[in-house]
Amino acid sequence: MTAQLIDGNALAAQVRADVAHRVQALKARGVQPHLTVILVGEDPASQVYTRNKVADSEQTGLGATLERYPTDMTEADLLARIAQLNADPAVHGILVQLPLPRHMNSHGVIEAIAPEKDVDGFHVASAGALMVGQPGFRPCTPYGCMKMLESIGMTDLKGKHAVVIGRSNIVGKPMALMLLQANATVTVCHSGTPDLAAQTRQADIVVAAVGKRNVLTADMVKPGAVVIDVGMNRDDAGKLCGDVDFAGVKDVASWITPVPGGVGPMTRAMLLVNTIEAAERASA
Ligand SMILES: Nc1nc(=O)c2c([nH]1)NC[C@@H]1CN(c3ccc(C(=O)N[C@@H](CCC(=O)O)C(=O)O)cc3)C=[N+]21
Repeated sequence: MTAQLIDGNALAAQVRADVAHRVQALKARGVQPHLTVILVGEDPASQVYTRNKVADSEQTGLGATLERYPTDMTEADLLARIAQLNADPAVHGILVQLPLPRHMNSHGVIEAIAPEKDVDGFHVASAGALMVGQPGFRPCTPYGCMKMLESIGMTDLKGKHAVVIGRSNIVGKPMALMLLQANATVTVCHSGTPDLAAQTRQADIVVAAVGKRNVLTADMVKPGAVVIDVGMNRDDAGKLCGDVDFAGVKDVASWITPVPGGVGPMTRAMLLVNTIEAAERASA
């Protein structure tokens, strides 16, 4: 069997087109939706990512500002800037790019963002809202993964067993909650799981979110399973690759997401969805 690709670039383009419509509708009511992205420090990857986020936003008609600050910015200054943005009615979404410099407490900085502007979905209030099924902002990566499942007709996951590999606060844990909300039976595996393959072989859906190459190989996948690869790694040749042994798993799975061109573009697209959503809620 050869799996079909879930094309993250194509799906992200559809999502952006939908966001662009919503932007136009808000603008017609005199509201310019706006995202502010904060980058502290000089990390080259973060510079690329944040520039992409601003470019994506502008492409859909969303206003976006990238604010860059030096590595030695004090945490107090960053918190003060966040407080200003919280109070600014022209700003609907605030994203603080991670990782922050080591002298800052990322947790405290994220909690300083007003929950109604937390378009990353990283605030404890957003996590709590997801946990209890209240409206809030969902973290962009797992939200994008759910959209990818929907795109292949997997909306209600009743009767499906989903296995999530990884338990991070930004992917694994919220992913498990979203799958659960869609009625899947969910198993969360992690570094302390004794026999990972025994778990993944039971899965109709596997989400790999570890950050390590070849975490999921063909022998670990039930024939016909759907495989979502959240990983972002480099192979020995320096090429971008995911957590899944794509070459092997594609012959076993029914659907698989590529890296690049899979979850990454969807993560970026869902940030735009959260931002237009924030602006709509603020002006409702
Ligand atoms: N506050 C915060 N929010 C984030 O969402 C956040 C963050 N900090 N810090 C860093 C990570 C990383 N991240 C990516 C999203 C999309 C791609 C992406 O679009 N990747 C392309 C390839 C990019 C390439 O070629 O390098 C793809 O998979 O096709 C990559 C990385 C968001 N992050």
